[in-house]
Amino acid sequence: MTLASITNLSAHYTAGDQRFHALDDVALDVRPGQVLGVVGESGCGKSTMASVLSLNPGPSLRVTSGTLAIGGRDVDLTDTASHRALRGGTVALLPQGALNALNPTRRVGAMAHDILAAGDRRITRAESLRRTAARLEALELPPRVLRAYPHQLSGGMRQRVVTALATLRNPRLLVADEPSSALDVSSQRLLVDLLRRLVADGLVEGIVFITHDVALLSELADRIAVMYAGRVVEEAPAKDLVAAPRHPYAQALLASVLVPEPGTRGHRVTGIPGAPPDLRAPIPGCPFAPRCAHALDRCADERPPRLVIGERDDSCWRSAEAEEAAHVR
Ligand SMILES: Nc1ncnc2c1ncn2[C@@H]1O[C@H](COP(=O)(O)OP(=O)(O)OP(=O)(O)O)[C@@H](O)[C@H]1O
Repeated sequence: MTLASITNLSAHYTAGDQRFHALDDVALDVRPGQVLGVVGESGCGKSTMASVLSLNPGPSLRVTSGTLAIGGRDVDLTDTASHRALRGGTVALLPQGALNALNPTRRVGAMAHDILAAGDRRITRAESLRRTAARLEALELPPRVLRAYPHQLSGGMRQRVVTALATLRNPRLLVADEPSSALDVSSQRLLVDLLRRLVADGLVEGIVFITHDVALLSELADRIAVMYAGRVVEEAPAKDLVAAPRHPYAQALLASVLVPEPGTRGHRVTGIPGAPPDLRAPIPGCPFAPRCAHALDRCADERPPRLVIGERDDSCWRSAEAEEAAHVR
């Protein structure tokens, strides 16, 4: 069963006469009650994915194909004019940097009223304050927060307020774009607990959590999708992916970080040799092929198929050929 299904998502940025192919035929499923983690190196397309999924792509980004199936309807991701009505209510964004996400000149209650009024123009101020107070209480924030300006709140409280505001209209899907990157370790832990609770309490039906931090995802996510050069190269239950990644890029990524899992502590941390590809030219084969120690001849110019086996999938010619050999035998 899926809560949200993204299919065939491709998008590019235009800068002068250059195109940067930031997303290339991405497919992802978010299951109800789950957190899907999306991880990859800088520049692999994570923020672009967050902006498209939260129905808020920037002006220089052109989505050329893609559908988001959510709540029994198919949203055409290329048709940005139709997205406004769904933003905040069906899909909401938990942005990077809690401080920047809040208007320093407005009280929390006033910001909350604007958000609720965007979904229901007839809502009274008394009703929006009542609903906001209930949500603040659910997130263990004191009532005084309603009347506070952002600078009057501690860092941890601000993060909670941003989370409360992002989920005020009970979106089905919350898209979190590196919300933890500027936080210290204990604030990160609080955020992880908070997001888990949002799902457990049904305040949101599912979360896509985008980050470069695999270790954090291993604690937070139910499933993890690994992105490389605008593609999802592997997706699997978090525990399986951390314990035994299949795609060579996922293996290299996991080998380059310390993940707090039994058995992985003390492993030597290795970097990934080489650099990610230039996204200006479309890549016919596997984008990781030039850096891959296991590359076959066909990897350079034939796009690997997405192989789904049970709860996992990956897009690698070695997996595809091993699967084919197993069936021939
Ligand atoms: N406005 C833009 N114009 C041109 N290219 C862009 C623009 N924004 C992003 N890109 C390119 O698109 C690709 C994907 O960028 P994106 O920001 O989505 O990656 P990311 O994985 O979120 O990286 P980071 O972790 O550094 O934020 C990168 O190669 C980047 O250089």
